[in-house]
Amino acid sequence: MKTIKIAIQKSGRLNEKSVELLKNCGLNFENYKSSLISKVTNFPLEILFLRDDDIPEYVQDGIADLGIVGENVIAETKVSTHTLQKLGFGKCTLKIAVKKDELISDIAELENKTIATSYPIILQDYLDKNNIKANIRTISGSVEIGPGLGLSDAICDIVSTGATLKSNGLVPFADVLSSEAVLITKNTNESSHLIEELLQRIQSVLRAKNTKYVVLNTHQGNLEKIVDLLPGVKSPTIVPLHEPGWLAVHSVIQESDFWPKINSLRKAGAEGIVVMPIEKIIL
Ligand SMILES: Nc1ncnc2c1ncn2[C@@H]1O[C@H](COP(=O)(O)OP(=O)(O)OP(=O)(O)O)[C@@H](O)[C@H]1O
Ligand SMILES: O=P(O)(O)OC[C@H]1O[C@H](OP(=O)(O)OP(=O)(O)O)[C@H](O)[C@@H]1O
Ligand SMILES: [Mg+2]
Repeated sequence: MKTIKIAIQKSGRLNEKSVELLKNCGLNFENYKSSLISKVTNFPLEILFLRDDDIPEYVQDGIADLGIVGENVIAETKVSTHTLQKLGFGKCTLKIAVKKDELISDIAELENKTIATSYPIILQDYLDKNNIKANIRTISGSVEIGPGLGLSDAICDIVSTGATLKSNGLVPFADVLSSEAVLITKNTNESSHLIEELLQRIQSVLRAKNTKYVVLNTHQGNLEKIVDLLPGVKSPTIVPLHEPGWLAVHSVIQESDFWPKINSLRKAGAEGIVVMPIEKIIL
């Protein structure tokens, strides 16, 4: 039987969430130890544990059928792959930052300045688009240390909480690229049913993650108002309570709508509202 391969990060920012996503898809496998390849025991899939920089090329060349990697890495490696699904983790922004006492507020002021980065290709594209000539100094890590050591006038690096910039006395002033982890495949029109099946499992896990299951009780007279607030996947399930005239309404709600809707539901006559996590939603 055919087996497909997925490449994920061996260790680092995306490893844990990538493993968790695959486990939530019902896949059983040993997590990476010394072996850099792991066989899934209940699906024809092998997991390759790689440095993230190598993942786009492995997928482009067909060595791995799928990969999980940050959009920033794909942009930097300039390979051609197809994004099947944004995964909602590893969210960060590539930003340009300067020392906080440096009075740069416009990107035109970067002209002839030196910018340290681990993302020279993305940065060069950005500078070209903005007609700026600057010197790019490529370093492989700890970029934020650059301006403090006099190595560069500015930096271009990944920012998430902003804590690393802050602790190095830097302030961001331009966003270059937003990124999150994505599921990629080879850039071709062909797909296999195994890729499709795994994609469907991943999508059902992601859908469930942003959605909650709600059960509430209400008097029959309030039902229409409540159903308007809780449309559900198709429509809510209504179950009679033992108490005459009372009903239980079962539905799903988007996590982001949760608090505003709970308040509106109470005003509309909902009582005993129970909210539960959902594991998967298969459409
Ligand atoms: N602070 C952060 N918050 C959220 N996501 C991040 C953050 N830093 C990096 N990322 C995302 O996670 C990816 C992996 O980051 P990590 O720091 O583990 O990379 P790395 O050191 O290059 O790892 P590797 O050893 O695999 O080459 C980045 O390419 C980016 O997409
Ligand atoms: O805005 P923050 O939340 O502080 O995150 C930003 C930092 O995270 C990343 O480094 P990481 O900690 O992954 O270490 P690395 O340089 O070894 O990759 C990135 O290179 C920044 O330095
Ligand atoms: Mg890397």
